[in-house]
Amino acid sequence: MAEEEECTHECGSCGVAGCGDREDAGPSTFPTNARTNIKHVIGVVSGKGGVGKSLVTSLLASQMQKKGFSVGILDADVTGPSIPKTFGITNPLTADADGIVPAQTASGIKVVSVNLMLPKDDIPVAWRGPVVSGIIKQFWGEVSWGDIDYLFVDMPPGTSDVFLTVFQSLPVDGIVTVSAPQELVAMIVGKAVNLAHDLKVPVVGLVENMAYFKCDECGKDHHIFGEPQGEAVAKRYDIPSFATLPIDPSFARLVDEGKVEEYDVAGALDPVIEQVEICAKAKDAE
Ligand SMILES: Nc1ncnc2c1ncn2[C@@H]1O[C@H](COP(=O)(O)OP(=O)(O)OP(=O)(O)O)[C@@H](O)[C@H]1O
Repeated sequence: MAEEEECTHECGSCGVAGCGDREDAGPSTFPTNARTNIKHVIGVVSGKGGVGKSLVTSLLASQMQKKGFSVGILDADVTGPSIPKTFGITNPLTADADGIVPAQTASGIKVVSVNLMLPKDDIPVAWRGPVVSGIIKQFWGEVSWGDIDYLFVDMPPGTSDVFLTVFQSLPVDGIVTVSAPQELVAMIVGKAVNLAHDLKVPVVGLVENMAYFKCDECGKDHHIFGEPQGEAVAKRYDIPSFATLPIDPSFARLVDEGKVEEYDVAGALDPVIEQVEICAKAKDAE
């Protein structure tokens, strides 16, 4: 806690990193709906926008669903939601006597997003932090999620209010962080990782997206955004798993068509998925 700031003990809305008085993340302080049984919560974060965090959230969720788990995505990127588009979901959310009913993707992943509550998906959402935090609370507590093995939370970029709300009010088991190869991005990843450490939430994996482009003609890998540095960043911050994804025009096409589930990641995310499962088992054993 910085000396000049008077502590309000409202850790969920305080941005002071490194505070020794900050309370641990779990257990959840937001109640859940009676028809909700969420076993594990994994946050997907990035220090900076546009590095492919929503794409990685969608791919991780799809892979887990293919492995036979029941999976949900809570789109906490309230002011820039892109999960529904990625999966081609256009029907608005509905509600019954028990609460809000999540939308479902083609393979059955349950999704809740602000974009599914707006009359048109291009209506801007310009809400202040407390309102956004209220939406996260509603998505957690008023949605009938049913049985979920893994709920992935697609976080807004950076370390804003929402970051603190989610990590201090939901029982987050672990974090997957997403970066792109630029030095600046790696430095910004460090901020998110350090804040996660402050909040005592383990960072289980780093995905370096857009790490290279494989040329169809010469067959070589080209490092369009500079030399990949994810592995070094993962080591520097003690992150136990690391994966890379290429720049692949078919991502952009499948996302535009709402068919991200059809992408075959060919095992590229396996190290991170394995670590997510290890983290979940460790929580189960506690
Ligand atoms: N590896 C990739 N190859 C090609 N296109 C990609 C790749 N990763 C992401 N994209 C495209 O880049 C755009 C941004 O990706 P995405 O929305 O996942 O980023 P983000 O980090 O979630 O952004 P923000 O946090 O600002 O919402 C999307 O159009 C997506 O299809």
